[in-house]
Amino acid sequence: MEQKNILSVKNLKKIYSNKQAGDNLALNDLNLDVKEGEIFGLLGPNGAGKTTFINILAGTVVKTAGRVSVWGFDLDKNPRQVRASVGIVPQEVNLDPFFSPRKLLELQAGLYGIKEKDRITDTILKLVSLEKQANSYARSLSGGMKRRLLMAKALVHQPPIVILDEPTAGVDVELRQNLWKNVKLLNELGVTIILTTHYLEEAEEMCGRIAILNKGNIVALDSTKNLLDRIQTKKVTFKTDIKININDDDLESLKIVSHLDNEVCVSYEKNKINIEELINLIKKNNVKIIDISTDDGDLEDVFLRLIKN
Ligand SMILES: Nc1ncnc2c1ncn2[C@@H]1O[C@H](COP(=O)(O)OP(=O)(O)OP(=O)(O)O)[C@@H](O)[C@H]1O
Repeated sequence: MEQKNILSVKNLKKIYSNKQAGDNLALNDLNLDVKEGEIFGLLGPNGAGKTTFINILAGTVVKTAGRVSVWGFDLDKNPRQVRASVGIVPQEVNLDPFFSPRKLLELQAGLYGIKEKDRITDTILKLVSLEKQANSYARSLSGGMKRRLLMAKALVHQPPIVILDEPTAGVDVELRQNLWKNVKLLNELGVTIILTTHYLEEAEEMCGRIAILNKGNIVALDSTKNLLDRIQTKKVTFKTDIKININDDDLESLKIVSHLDNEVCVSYEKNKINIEELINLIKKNNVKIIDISTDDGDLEDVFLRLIKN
């Protein structure tokens, strides 16, 4: 079944005008749709326009042109409903240290005008595993707990879309895994997730589809799998019983990456060489292969190639 679009962006443009510095085109005719229930990744180097895009949805930056619709609400006609449909988890930890998680969530609910009987503070605290710390000062929470509290704040008004802006920037590996688990759980509960990140590994692990933004333009928008399939170069390491004789020009596109004693690492283009040809080349003169390991490349390869182009 075709999924519905929960966010639709058409020809979105943002120019920051500055008399001294001149105009800065931050978003250039952006077009993208996010489908209900997906985890969508927005990737890009510094200055690509990710924050500008999020701030337009949050209502803190005014777009120059184009149309944005969120959950059926048009940003120009129903800005309040658009804001209410999105929960934003900011990059910076900006919590009042003297409020407890419960107090912070209650205050946030008040800001959104949610009546006491309609608040789901305890459910949210449980979801982000902060029920035990509900009444502790925010300043006494660990880094991971603070991040989870930021997520909790974004959920108070039960938005159908949650945007996480670089959720794991500067966060250690364990905490990162923990946050990923929380985001996946939220998604399983039906919340659509948009994730901006610098960490390609994070996008690869979490996102079904990815848009790569560079200097305000989308340079790729595809499923994570299709983006990974674009990688043409493969790397293989062979361990052999004796040191072999092999050169770059033995096969078209072959490159010797390293060659030490009985181990050689080569790279090649998948469409020019098939692995059997390569194995036959290595086994020439009765050389025995003891071990083979391959590296298919990752999203970083695709990203760097697109950004360079
Ligand atoms: N308030 C502003 N006034 C003028 N130019 C701005 C303003 N905010 C952002 N820009 C410019 O717009 C472009 C996009 O910036 P933006 O912060 O949206 O990128 P980003 O992808 O979020 O980068 P980062 O990952 O560094 O946060 C950059 O060239 C930036 O210098």
